[in-house]
Amino acid sequence: MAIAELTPAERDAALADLGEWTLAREGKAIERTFAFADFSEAFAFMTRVALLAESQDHHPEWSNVYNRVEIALTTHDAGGLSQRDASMARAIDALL
Ligand SMILES: C[C@H](O)[C@H](O)[C@H]1CNC2=NC(N)=NC(=O)C2=N1
Repeated sequence: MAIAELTPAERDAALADLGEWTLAREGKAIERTFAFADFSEAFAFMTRVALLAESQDHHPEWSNVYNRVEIALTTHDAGGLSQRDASMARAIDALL
């Protein structure tokens, strides 16, 4: 289902709200890197994000190396950032 890409003003407002997330891919995505004590902690976090992604029907692009998890959020259906990325980022931050 189609969803609107954020305007530059909406994007800046969302980013101001999301201190740790940075703009990437020429404004088409936001990214954040998380560091945990060890792999087990990192993977437990990923499991919780996965459940969140399913419940919001919005899925991260991510990678994991040992205790680090890199997450990028973008909305393919919008061709860039949408409100779904902002709410997903907030929900991920709330897991910490
Ligand atoms: C059909 C399904 O609802 C869509 O493909 C959803 C699923 N998860 C998604 N995840 C992300 N990150 N972007 C999307 O546009 C997207 N679309």
